[in-house]
Amino acid sequence: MTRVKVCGITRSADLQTAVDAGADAIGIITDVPVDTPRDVSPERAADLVAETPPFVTSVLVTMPSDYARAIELATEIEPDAIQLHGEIRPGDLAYLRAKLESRILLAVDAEDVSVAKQYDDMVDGFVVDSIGDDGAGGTGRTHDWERTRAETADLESAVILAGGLTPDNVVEAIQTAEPFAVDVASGVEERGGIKDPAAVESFVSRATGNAQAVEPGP
Ligand SMILES: O=C(O)c1ccccc1N[C@@H]1O[C@H](COP(=O)(O)O)[C@@H](O)[C@H]1O
Repeated sequence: MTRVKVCGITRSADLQTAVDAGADAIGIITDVPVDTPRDVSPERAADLVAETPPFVTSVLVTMPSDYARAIELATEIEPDAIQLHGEIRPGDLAYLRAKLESRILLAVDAEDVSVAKQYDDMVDGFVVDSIGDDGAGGTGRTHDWERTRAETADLESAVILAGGLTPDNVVEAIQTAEPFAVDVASGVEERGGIKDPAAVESFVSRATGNAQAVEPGP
């Protein structure tokens, strides 16, 4: 079954909505040098991580200036996983791997997935996203899912499909790209940084197959 991450949670109510809908992971964005309504302070991020119940993975999404800042944030916020965006050297990633207790997810641009190979034994997963020029996600743009499937097929690490996913396109995206998990931020919002509960529920149930009609029994 495809796993689901609901990203860009800024409020406790939206965290509860995602958990109630059956999300496997929630994403909290902090310390990103881009203008996004989904960015919260490190203190707020720590509170939301602490509110995340057992059996749901808390993911801290960030674009650290250097590896020391990533360690600082992970130590302060204590997420289950950290999702790194922006330029990161293989040596720095290997250092983070050795230092951090959190799982590591690395965001890679769907336009250049080939870079992932060199990081494959240093991360737990790749978030394949439609990355903007600034290195950030949350663009609301889809990419070529068929190409993503072909270019990620040889990777050992989990592939998390992101970029412009919505309740309307998530089933086709999963069938085409065959990812381990899907990741959504803007596609389930009522407005910037605020989730639409009906859209979150619809996204999770369609992505996990629970929205499909059950065949009548004999
Ligand atoms: O969502 C953001 O604003 C963001 C900012 C900086 C780094 C990552 C960000 N979001 C990530 O991008 C994916 C896809 O977003 P969308 O569904 O296309 O809106 C999101 O799930 C986050 O992992």
